[in-house]
Amino acid sequence: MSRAKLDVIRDARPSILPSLLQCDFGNLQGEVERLAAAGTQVLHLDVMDGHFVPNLSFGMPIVEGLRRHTDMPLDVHLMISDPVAYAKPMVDAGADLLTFHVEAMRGKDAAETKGRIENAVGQIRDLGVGVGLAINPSTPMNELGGHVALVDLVLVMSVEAGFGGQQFNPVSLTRIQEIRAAFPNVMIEIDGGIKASNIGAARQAGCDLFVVGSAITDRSDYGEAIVELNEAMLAGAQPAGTQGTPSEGESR
Ligand SMILES: O=C(CO)[C@H](O)[C@H](O)COP(=O)(O)O
Ligand SMILES: [Fe+2]
Repeated sequence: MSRAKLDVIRDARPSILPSLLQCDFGNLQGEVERLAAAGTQVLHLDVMDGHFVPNLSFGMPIVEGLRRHTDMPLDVHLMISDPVAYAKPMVDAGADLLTFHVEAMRGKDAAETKGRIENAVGQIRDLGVGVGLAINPSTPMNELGGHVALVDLVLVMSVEAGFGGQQFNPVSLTRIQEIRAAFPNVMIEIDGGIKASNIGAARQAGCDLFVVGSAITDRSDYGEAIVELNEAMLAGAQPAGTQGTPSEGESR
């Protein structure tokens, strides 16, 4: 665990982050090796608790097992009701960036919600890893509130969290534009239904990290899938004056 791995994620932008959600769980080591050979720099891990979302995926033992097979940064998407309770176990297992959902933090009023989010951000930061905040397409943007300035990354969901293979919701593009205009330096990640046909628009909107599950793992040749996605992503022009070029390598 380390913030140094967070810098690896920053420097990799713009970058495609394969999600392992629909890969062959009977051969995780082989899947990671295939993705690494295809040029993957960061892995996206979807943790679901069957409570916050109606699906179960995996927890710390899988994160820990993956950590033993790769040095790549592990970007862990927590779709769980109590991210604070699992933050330290996840970091001990090898997570480098923990992203939790604003929807998991709702309190009885705005003040309680704000307190919960600030507490979660603080606790994760104290563990020495990156912090991300995620929002579902059905959640009003005001629930992100003033919290973007506190985090390293905003995860704009382009499907309702819970399952791979869903259809892309274009409301995510407008949201990315809004966040990028207000926060030129925050990392913006998009997740859900990303394919070669929509990844360029996400880039153009100002996104810099692109989670892709089924459009990679449904393909027999991961390398070919990632090359196609990269080309389509880079073909999406960046919004003028808001982002550096990949070659600048600047810290944003
Ligand atoms: O967070 C997720 C689901 O909640 C996954 O990261 C996402 O669905 C990736 O899969 P796909 O690209 O097939 O949509
Ligand atoms: Fe995800």
